[in-house]
Amino acid sequence: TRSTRPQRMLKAVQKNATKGNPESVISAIDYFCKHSEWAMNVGDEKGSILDSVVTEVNPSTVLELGTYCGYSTVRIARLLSPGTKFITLEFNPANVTVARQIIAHAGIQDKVTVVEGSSGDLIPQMKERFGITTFDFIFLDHWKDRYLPDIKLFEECGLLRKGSVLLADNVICPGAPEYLEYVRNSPRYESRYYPAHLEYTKVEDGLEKSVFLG
Ligand SMILES: O=C(NCCCCCn1ccc2cnccc21)c1cc(-c2ccc(F)cc2)cc(O)c1O
Ligand SMILES: [Mg+2]
Repeated sequence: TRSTRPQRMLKAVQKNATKGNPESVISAIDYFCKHSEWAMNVGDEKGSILDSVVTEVNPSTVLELGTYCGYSTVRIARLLSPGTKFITLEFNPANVTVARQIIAHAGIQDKVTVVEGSSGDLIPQMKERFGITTFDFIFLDHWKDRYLPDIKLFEECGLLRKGSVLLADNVICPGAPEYLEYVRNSPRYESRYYPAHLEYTKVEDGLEKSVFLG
């Protein structure tokens, strides 16, 4: 039967990227998406903004919602200090399988735990299952209509501390209007928009960075 796009992306990484070299994995995926098939990785333009925020925060605990094929997972993991606790959550088991192989090709498999499940189920389990008290950095890149319920879940579960940084992809395209309205109007967050474009296109998109004020 016909392969899937994530499987074709994995083949391109295995063929074109150097094992153990995260930068070459990132480049191989960007090349695949620009020249072969578009895919919903955060991409190089928004990825550079992601890099700068991760570097600035220098987090000890990280959560990514929406692993997909592991592109942003590799981008984040390559910047983390040794001993950082990094969890990435993916709903689709076929994507988990591809992501684990792309992460292994990059050589950063020891820096991240890939968990299969949905945010609504897993967020309340973070403390008991992974020994997390609070997250320093959260990257939201999953179902756009889950951004708002999940940020409220983080608050309810006591997973944010003064200074926790949330970075949300796709706040313009596909869009997360209710989430934007919440973080931009809540006195508990300091929010800033980083304009960019939808990955590998000229369509307007951007990232919203929100700092929890406690
Ligand atoms: O839909 C997007 N991502 C989410 C994919 C599904 C996530 C499922 N999932 C993973 C973890 C998890 C945990 N809990 C619940 C569910 C969970 C997305 C879409 C576009 C896009 C597509 C077409 C178009 F024409 C324009 C833009 C661009 C992006 O950058 C995106 O990120
Ligand atoms: Mg995205």
